[in-house]
Amino acid sequence: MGALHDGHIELVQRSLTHNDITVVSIFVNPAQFAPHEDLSTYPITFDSDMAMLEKVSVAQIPQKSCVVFLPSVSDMYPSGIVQDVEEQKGTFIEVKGYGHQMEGKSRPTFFRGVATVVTKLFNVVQPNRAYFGQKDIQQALLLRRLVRDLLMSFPSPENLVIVPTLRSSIDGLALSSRNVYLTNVERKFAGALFEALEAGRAIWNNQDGRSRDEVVAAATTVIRMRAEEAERQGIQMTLDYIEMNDPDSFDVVDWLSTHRARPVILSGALKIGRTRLIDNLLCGDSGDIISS
Ligand SMILES: Nc1ncnc2c1ncn2[C@@H]1O[C@H](COP(=O)(O)OP(=O)(O)OP(=O)(O)O)[C@@H](O)[C@H]1O
Ligand SMILES: CC(C)(CO)[C@@H](O)C(=O)[O-]
Ligand code: BAL
Repeated sequence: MGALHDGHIELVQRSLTHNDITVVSIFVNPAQFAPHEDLSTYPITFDSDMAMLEKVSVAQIPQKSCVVFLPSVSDMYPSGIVQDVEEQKGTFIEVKGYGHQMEGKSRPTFFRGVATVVTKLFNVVQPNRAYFGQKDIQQALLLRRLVRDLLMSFPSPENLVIVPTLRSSIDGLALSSRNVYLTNVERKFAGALFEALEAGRAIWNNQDGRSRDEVVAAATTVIRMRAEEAERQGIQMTLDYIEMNDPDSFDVVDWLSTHRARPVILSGALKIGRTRLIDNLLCGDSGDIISS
């Protein structure tokens, strides 16, 4: 969606390394924003986006081609688009049963908008491979399911690559275009989500075997402590959710961690002031989920 940062550039770099031609789509997709969300203020930084792409593609990997695809809203939605789902007309894609957990609980129409626009992008570009970030893990796994369910070949499910989240080296905050919304004081507390997820994962890793409730409680405690500190500086910090989910079914995982044959997604969303941050860690072996 543009407003590029080094996390996006990581995806581009991966693609440039493994493919002859890389297409970077920049499109702020109205269909994935609910009417009350931040479509109208979403950052648009076209000049610096182009400069970043030139730096990585022309300067670092000159023998490979990088194309920027910048469609208009009417290119992508020839039947038109309004944000209110009830009012929409035309063709939309829904991955049933996988869009209501985690992010989908707070953003019930988000994945319908994402699945629709990404299907269109895949139809236009027909990529051999597609690159998505782990930061939006539910999105990436849902899209892998979409290409499998729709029998797509471009890309095939195994060629939908999930790239690990790039973070601030100082406090682990996941890079995100929305981080520019944070004020300087809010930014000081934004590492709390990563800190909380790490605290949760430490409990999960405990060989004595701990339950999902203990993991979530450990993470939530960190958020509560940081929220109290933030409040003393006039900053409102509200936890949306911390949850543990199965990466295949997206069901909440409620077994004890001694039964840890499979990896688990530990994810969360935190509001700081008006900025909503998301993040996740995988507990256990993430081998066939993430391409390291
Ligand atoms: N820190 C990151 N590390 C790796 N990939 C990332 C990171 N941030 C975003 N991406 C990936 O880049 C792609 C484009 O994401 P998008 O344009 O929505 O940017 P974003 O920074 O996630 O923005 P937003 O703040 O709206 O979530 C997605 O596949 C997303 O997962
Ligand atoms: C997948 C995506 C490009 C669809 O607009 C967006 O949700 C994103 O960038 O994460
Ligand atoms: N990276 C997720 C895009 C969104 O929140 O709309």
